[in-house]
Amino acid sequence: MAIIIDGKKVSAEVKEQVRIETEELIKKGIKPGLAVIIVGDDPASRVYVNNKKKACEKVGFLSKEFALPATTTQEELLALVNELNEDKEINGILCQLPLPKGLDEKAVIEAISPLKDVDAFHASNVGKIMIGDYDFLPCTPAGVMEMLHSYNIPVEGKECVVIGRSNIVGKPMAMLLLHENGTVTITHSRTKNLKEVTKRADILVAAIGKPKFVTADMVKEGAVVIDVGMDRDENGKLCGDVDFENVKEKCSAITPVPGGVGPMTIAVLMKNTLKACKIQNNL
Ligand SMILES: Nc1nc(=O)c2c([nH]1)NC[C@@H]1CN(c3ccc(C(=O)N[C@@H](CCC(=O)O)C(=O)O)cc3)C=[N+]21
Repeated sequence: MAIIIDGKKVSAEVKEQVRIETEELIKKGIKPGLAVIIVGDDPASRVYVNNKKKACEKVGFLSKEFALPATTTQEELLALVNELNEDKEINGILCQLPLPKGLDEKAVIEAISPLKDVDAFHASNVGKIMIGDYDFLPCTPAGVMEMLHSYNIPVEGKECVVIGRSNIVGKPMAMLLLHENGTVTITHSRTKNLKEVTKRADILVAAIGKPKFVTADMVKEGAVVIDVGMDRDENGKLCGDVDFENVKEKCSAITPVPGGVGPMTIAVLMKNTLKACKIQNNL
């Protein structure tokens, strides 16, 4: 039986650190502020945005939510981003993805000031990550690294396999594992003999977006399995990209869904917003 990595617990610890630092800033008259933009009414996005709002309250940030209708035009959305770029109360801007059809995600990401880009999606922040000289790390991959650190799981010299190559998770995840001296392989939909590759992994990160895609036969005995998925199973119940019940019998440690990577994502968002606030106040 594997160790079940408790993302809720690690997330609470990270948020507590942020809360303590925020308290000190507030004494100096500085309050970190996060703006969250949500366009349309995707129910999953709603849950995530509510969790972000709750986290802001918990750590003592100002949070402003901008819920726009699905009919919002590109011009209206960019006008809001520009307004928030100038807003002195706001240190971090997050536009919840995916956007409804017809809106240009890339243009919105590039319109957010890199100094307020707490998702680290802007090309200039992505480039900085690749060089290894960055202010912000992307929330989901950085959340995974924080979990590994918290459970003293070393990466150096380990065979790390990432399934999925999205700009938001797979690619930056591979880069962060590389920074910690893992031997990293990225696999994707065109990978041949996927199972042979995943079976080599000491650390396996699943970021595919398909419910229970990773089955026990794809996992090496004793591996660490990180599940980035937020999927729905055949009964509409929240599940991950990993067949948790079967895989947990074979691996040494595993993250559950819910209660794994998701809460960590939010904790890193809080860290990034605090950092953005400090940078913008020359602290
Ligand atoms: N610009 C942008 N930045 C993001 O960081 C971003 C995004 N867009 N779009 C969607 C994904 C997804 N995401 C999650 C956040 C919290 C949970 C979370 O709190 N999950 C809980 C509960 C989930 C539930 O109950 O449905 C858990 O896993 O335990 C999950 C997923 C952030 N994302």
